[in-house]
Amino acid sequence: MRHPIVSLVLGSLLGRPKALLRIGAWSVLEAAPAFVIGLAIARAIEGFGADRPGTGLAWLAALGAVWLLAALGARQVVLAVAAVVEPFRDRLLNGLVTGTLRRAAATGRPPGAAAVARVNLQVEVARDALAAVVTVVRSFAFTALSVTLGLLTLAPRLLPLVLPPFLIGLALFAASLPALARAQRAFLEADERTATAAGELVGGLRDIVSCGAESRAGAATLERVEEQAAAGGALARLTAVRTIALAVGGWLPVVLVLAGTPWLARHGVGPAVVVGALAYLTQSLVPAFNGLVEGVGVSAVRLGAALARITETAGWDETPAPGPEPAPAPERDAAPAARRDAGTDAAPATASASASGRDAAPAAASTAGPGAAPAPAPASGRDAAPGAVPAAALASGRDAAAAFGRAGGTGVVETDGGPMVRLDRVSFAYGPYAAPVVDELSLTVPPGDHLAVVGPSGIGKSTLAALIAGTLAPTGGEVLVGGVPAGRLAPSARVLIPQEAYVFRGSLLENLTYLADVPVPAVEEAMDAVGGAGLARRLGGPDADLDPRTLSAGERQLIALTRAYLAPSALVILDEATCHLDPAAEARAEEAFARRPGTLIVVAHRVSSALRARRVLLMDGARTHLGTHGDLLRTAPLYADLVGHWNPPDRAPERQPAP
Ligand SMILES: Nc1ncnc2c1ncn2[C@@H]1O[C@H](COP(=O)(O)OP(=O)(O)OP(=O)(O)O)[C@@H](O)[C@H]1O
Repeated sequence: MRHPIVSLVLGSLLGRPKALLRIGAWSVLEAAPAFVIGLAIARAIEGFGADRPGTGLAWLAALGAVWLLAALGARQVVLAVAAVVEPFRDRLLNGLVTGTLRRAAATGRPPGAAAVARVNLQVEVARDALAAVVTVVRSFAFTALSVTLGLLTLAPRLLPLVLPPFLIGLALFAASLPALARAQRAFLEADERTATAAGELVGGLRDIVSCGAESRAGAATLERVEEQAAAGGALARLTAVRTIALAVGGWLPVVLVLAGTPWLARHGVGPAVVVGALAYLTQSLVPAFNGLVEGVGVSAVRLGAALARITETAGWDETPAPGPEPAPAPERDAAPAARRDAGTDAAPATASASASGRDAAPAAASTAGPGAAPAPAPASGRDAAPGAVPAAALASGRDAAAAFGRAGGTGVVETDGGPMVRLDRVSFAYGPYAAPVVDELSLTVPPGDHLAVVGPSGIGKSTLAALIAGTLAPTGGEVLVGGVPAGRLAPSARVLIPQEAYVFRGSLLENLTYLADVPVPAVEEAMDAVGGAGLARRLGGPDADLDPRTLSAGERQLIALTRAYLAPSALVILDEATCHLDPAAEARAEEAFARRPGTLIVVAHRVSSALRARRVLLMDGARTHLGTHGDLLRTAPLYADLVGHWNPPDRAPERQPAP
């Protein structure tokens, strides 16, 4: 049973006999110089030697005319090859598009544009490679035939010197082809594996270092590199076989003809004929052989690799179907993000334009107990601009404004107490077809403000937090933090703490100073301020080794909160970062952040968070409301509702983190 791709290639070539005939006919014209060159040179030399310059010149003129005709033939060959190759390309593309649409219909997901673009690229590669293979093989065959006929016409005695080595070289090359294709593919795969391993290594560097797994990770990557080196060595050895084939098939005949001159002379083959034979060999046969070795060696392997990829992507299996009728198959290439989009488009939450900082009435921040939470990716104090000031120093009250001024290396225009956050008609949707989660929201958070964001579940609070942190880019409008677009903020300019706390294997100190290099006393001070001093003692102090699996969610939050507290960031965004803490612990942590110089935005998990904030932003889908807790209680029924839910009379106390 023939592989569908083989059927497709053969079908495209043999299914158009007229085009093949045209290719053949024009190829005869294109190869005419290969037949005439030796003959014309030999006869011209004989003419000049016999004092008949007219004859010599006539042969040279004939050779020139044949070259001109050959140029016309070459042009027509290109068109004839295109007539075969373009339908091949169309059939490939048709099959792929059909397959992609079928999968989309079967899975209900829109086709991944990136995957389709990649496949299209592979189709172009396959088309070009097939054209190159057809051109090169055809040119070699017609040239070899023309040279053989030319030698036969010139002097049949030449053939025993030329044909045997030529055929041996050709056989050697043909025999090396399958191994060459395998070696080339093995090398490409090894190359991809090395790139993947290196990419994963770089992506996980922090975890690797924190787990002390440098040598193990290094050894694993080195293994991939060594595999690739071995594959490269095997490929180089096979490439050497190619060179030997060319030497035997192309150049050995030249040596044999030269060495056989006395023998040829004894059989009446004069020097002019020998020169003509050498012209055949060096001007026609060797270049054609070289073209075959290079062209097929490279293009056929490219063709094979591209077709293999296309087969995979299209889901064409090994079974019959000698055409591009792909069977539905899971889309391998679809970007994970696209899947996520498709899977979670559901909730049409909206926040509209009403909120604005203009009407803000800053009120005093209130207080309460401790808390704990996650510190995710965006901020990295290790990358912090030199001169960035640890928050412990800021929070301990030492010239906060000056300190933020020094932290200005982050690219944020600092003002006393933190950057201003400005949203100007900001919209965001998770996919091109999804309803916007944030819709034309305008909002101003003054420098040093403490804002609580509240709203029903799924309304877009986390999305808003991510937009302000710059980890999501708005689909409309602009988010400015201290005058800088949020997406261009330096990593240390802000810290966003989500619900899920990130704690890695390593010491407590390493976990806490991950975003800022600060001395142990400042770390202890911060741990105490945030409410984690008891936890630090219980764990065994700053040098204690942490196993994240043995920590409760609240303990992990406390560690992440302290880490963020120590970060040199003038803007802190807590996205339900205290949700696993009991109310007292949450209050203590939030109070610490409220005292810390800078702008603070808290996605509230409890009403107490809103009570502590100077202002509250209520997201309710159709509109947003901004004001103090009291304002909103009076003006927004939804807010009153939420407050009612937050404070049910019989609410059970939540689990306390370790003191
Ligand atoms: N990566 C995503 N892809 C697609 N949709 C998403 C994605 N993240 C969130 N959503 C959707 O966007 C909407 C807003 O989500 P978001 O997490 O911002 O709401 P929230 O108010 O923070 O919710 P909660 O209070 O439950 O955490 C939801 O409908 C959610 O399903």
